[in-house]
Amino acid sequence: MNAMAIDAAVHVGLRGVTRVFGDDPKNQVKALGPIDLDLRRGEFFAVVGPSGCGKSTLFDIVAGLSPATEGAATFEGRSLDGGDVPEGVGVVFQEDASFAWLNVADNVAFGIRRAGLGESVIKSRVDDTLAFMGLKDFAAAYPAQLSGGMRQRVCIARTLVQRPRLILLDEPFGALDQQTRLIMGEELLKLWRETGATVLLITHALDEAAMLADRVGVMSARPGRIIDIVETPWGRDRDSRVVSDPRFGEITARLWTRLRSESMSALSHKVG
Ligand SMILES: Nc1ncnc2c1ncn2[C@@H]1O[C@H](COP(=O)(O)OP(=O)(O)OP(=O)(O)O)[C@@H](O)[C@H]1O
Repeated sequence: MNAMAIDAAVHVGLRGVTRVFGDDPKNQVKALGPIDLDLRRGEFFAVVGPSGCGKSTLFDIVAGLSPATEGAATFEGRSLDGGDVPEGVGVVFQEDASFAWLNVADNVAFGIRRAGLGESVIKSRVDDTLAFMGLKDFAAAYPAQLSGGMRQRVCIARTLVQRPRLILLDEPFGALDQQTRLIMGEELLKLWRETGATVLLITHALDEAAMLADRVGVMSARPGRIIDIVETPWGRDRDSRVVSDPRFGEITARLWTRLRSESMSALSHKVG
């Protein structure tokens, strides 16, 4: 079999993926890789790594928003070439990306309206999604009237309404306080369980990764490679109470041990 071939059961496959920015050889930035990684269908995978190691670059390649410079990246066996987000992939970005001028229902409907679905299908999908995300009573509210946590819930609802088979989240809770992050994490776990989607979460927060993911990939300093993959023992029905399990401390300690020298190296590159 071709060494680059990817098993059809693998949801996302990355083989020897690198990303270099810049055409001028003297001013190129090698941002990523090489990365070899398989995301299994239905798993929750988190990626942690030092600042600037290429996490968002990796995210953009898996989202189909940016091409790999070398190697092969596939979603459901089809090549991710950086042209656009493929059908079946839903993306939740770092920043609060709700539209201030649309109410919650119209924010959630936005993506599927553009896809040209009929109004009755749109309405029923939006209603289901609002109910699922606990936003039913806020359908007519505008983002400025909502808390940060509620606004991020709207952003997740906008992705979920598209019924993605792969959900990608880049630091989705970064701007929220700790308690809200824990609650949003539980909601994300519920969403993952009930939709059966594969989830890829990029996060700075080791505790968030350890609580939410089935497996946590640790990246090296730039150019980011996967230097460790840590499996968590929680099972599908986990929630934020895993933080008080003694194994939780062991997992976050292992993640930090792997990350510590990489983070220092990333920092010394910044100041040096
Ligand atoms: N379009 C671009 N052109 C040139 N360099 C880029 C571009 N995008 C990213 N980079 C560089 O690639 C490297 C990786 O960036 P990336 O944003 O992927 O890292 P990150 O791990 O997501 O960072 P952070 O932890 O700060 O969010 C950085 O050095 C960044 O400056």
